[in-house]
Amino acid sequence: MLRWLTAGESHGPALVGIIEGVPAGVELTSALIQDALARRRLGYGRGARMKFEQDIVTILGGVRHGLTQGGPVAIQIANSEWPKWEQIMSADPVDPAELANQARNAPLTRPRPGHADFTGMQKYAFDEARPVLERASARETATRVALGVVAAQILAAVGVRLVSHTVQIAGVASPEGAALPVFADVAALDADPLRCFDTATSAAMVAEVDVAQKQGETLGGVVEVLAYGLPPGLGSYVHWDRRLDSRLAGALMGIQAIKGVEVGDGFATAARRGSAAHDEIERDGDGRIVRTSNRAGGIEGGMSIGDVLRVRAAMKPIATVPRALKTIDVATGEPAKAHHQRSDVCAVPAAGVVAEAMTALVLAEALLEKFGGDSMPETERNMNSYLASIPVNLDTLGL
Ligand SMILES: Cc1cc2nc3c(=O)[nH]c(=O)nc-3n(C[C@H](O)[C@H](O)[C@H](O)COP(=O)(O)O)c2cc1C
Ligand SMILES: C=C(O[C@@H]1CC(C(=O)O)=C[C@@H](OP(=O)(O)O)[C@H]1O)C(=O)O
Repeated sequence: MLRWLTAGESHGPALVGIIEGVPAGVELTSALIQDALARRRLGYGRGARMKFEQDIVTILGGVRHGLTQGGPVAIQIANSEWPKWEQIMSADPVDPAELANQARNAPLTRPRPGHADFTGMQKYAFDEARPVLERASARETATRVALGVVAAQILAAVGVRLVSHTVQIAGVASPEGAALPVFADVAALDADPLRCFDTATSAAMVAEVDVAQKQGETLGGVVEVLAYGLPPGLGSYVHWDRRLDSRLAGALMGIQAIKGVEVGDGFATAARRGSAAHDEIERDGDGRIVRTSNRAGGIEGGMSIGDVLRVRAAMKPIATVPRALKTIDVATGEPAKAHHQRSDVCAVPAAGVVAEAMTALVLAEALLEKFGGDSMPETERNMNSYLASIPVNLDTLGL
């Protein structure tokens, strides 16, 4: 069983992630994690923090000489700004007089609509939003991306590769039916300002972000994650919480600011007739059993079908809107404008990298659930033996 947890605050000393149930023999280095975190910092429209954040990684346990050892893997990511926040975010009590001297510590009593501030104060009995936003912040997604590297390495060992890209920023979307990027396109996607595969659309997205920034606005969008090389049969139809689509939806919806998830053609399928909605099965010229399309996005009956997995996540506009929204100052009870220090104008490209990590975690969990294995070679042997046992008239892989 693969399980994982994250801890840490946005302006604390560091974030920590632990993942347990990782087979021995998975290739993992600090450099791999550092590279993934650099990808998450990318994207046109991100705020000041991403310009100086270094995301310094320390692997604290579970890995020796570049290979996992079978024990829990613990990863620490330092917050580069910690020296500035050392007193305000100190775990141990601090002299209140010292705190009162710092403007940064002024109580945040004007909760932002769309963020966790207001209800977080109600729920955890805080009189200001600082302790709420520290943990609600998507800074935490750095840890998910780090843990996602472990998952992606498990998947890569059995030939499964993930790709994420931006398909929409506000009202600007990639053309319908455009070619899907493959793993070899990842470097080009990371080099694009918005991680968009279509150059003309990307330029229009940049212009959209520029306009929003000038107007004191923020933007959302849609990201897509693709997984290539999945075997058929991950997840199951036998119970709702074993369905791969249900688990992916939960994982993607669990990312801060994600408000919609789609598997395959998703909502568009609802408008189609049955004969135009599904993926027919036939033999190709070489006699192999194939699908004529992939509208389902690689999942039927809650199981991977062995075709490309395709999921999308819709992100709402950033809640910290520079032309601040109406709120109530909870210190006075009077109408006010929501607090705004610094924030992203658009973080959709980063959300794509996070969605890729969450997808990798779900897929690696489902893979290990089906094939088990205390070492990666054992997992691989188990998977190959299952694939080889599929009868010829059910074999879509040509084995
Ligand atoms: C990568 C990423 C970066 C984000 N950056 C910001 C930000 O700078 N300012 C902000 O207000 N919200 C930001 N958010 C969104 C908030 O974290 C999120 O809206 C908040 O936690 C409330 O959760 P909810 O939107 O799911 O209701 C970001 C989200 C992601 C995924
Ligand atoms: C720090 C990250 O994103 C942060 C997510 C975030 C939020 O409210 O979600 C608010 C901002 O934090 P700050 O006020 O410290 O600049 C973003 O920068 C990150 O992605 O690493």
